[in-house]
Amino acid sequence: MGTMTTTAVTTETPVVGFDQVSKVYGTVRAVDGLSLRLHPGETVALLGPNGAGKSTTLDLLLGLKHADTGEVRVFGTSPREAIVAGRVGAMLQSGGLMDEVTVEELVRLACNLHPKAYGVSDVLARAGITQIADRKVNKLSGGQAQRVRFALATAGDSDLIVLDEPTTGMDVSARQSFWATMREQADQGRTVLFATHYLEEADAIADRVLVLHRGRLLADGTAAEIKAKAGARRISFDLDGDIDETALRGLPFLSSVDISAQTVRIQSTDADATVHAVYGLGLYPRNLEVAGLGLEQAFVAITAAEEAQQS
Ligand SMILES: Nc1ncnc2c1ncn2[C@@H]1O[C@H](COP(=O)(O)OP(=O)(O)OP(=O)(O)O)[C@@H](O)[C@H]1O
Repeated sequence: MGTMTTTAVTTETPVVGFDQVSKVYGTVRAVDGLSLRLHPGETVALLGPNGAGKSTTLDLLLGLKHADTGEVRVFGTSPREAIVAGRVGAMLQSGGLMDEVTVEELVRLACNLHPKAYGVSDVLARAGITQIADRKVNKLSGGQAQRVRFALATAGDSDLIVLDEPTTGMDVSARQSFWATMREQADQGRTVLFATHYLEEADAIADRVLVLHRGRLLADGTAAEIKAKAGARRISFDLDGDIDETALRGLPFLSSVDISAQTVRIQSTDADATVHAVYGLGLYPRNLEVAGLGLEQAFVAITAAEEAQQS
């Protein structure tokens, strides 16, 4: 019995496609020739120092701003079409919430506007704001307002959820439950894209990390890949007696040295060679530890290297 086999030639439409996109404000290139593809089910963190172009990128993706050059596609259509079709839910950084309406009224409005809306009470419950449903929106604390914004972003069944610094102002437990909810969304096959300054969140939650700097993509990979890209490793040890700081600063492959009391902390691009040279100085390091960089340090190393190259 012959079985028909068909070779599936799936040219998967990316969830988001940026093709050589630039956005200029006067003399500032907020986004500079950015090309990017996001795929279904990915949880993607967008990192970058202040002014790197994160918000502008999200605004372009949501059709709130238009590219000067290049093309932005969302599910193969224009951002506007994708939003009108209810495929995108968004939570913006400072999106003003309407005054003088209650939380429930506002959520109801968002549900009415969404082509694939969930029930209002479900949306309130998922965002953890059932208790404050009758509160006026302009009477909320910062963290509560963030939860309401989150409710608006998840008022319906969207395939892509875009979040600009979603957990700013949330306390630890609000943050944890927020990310638990976001994970559920991703597990159901949705794509989640979030901009953040909390690198530990990116490390814990994202399966892909984008590092933006001056509107350009400096790194794109898993958190582990980004850490590896930064190249450096951390070395720490204790020394007895007087510490010869000059000798330590002359060690090979250093990117930084920090000496406090008897503890030496070094960042090195070749940890083996550096440690070898420490012994070469005739020193006897105690409690020697060599570790990879955290995402935060990797991020600082990558963006600092780029700054140095440009200046
Ligand atoms: N409406 C605007 N007019 C002029 N310049 C702007 C405007 N919006 C953004 N910019 C500039 O574009 C660059 C990118 O800004 P953007 O807000 O996208 O960065 P960001 O990465 O989101 O920063 P942050 O982490 O501080 O929120 C910055 O230099 C900013 O000053």
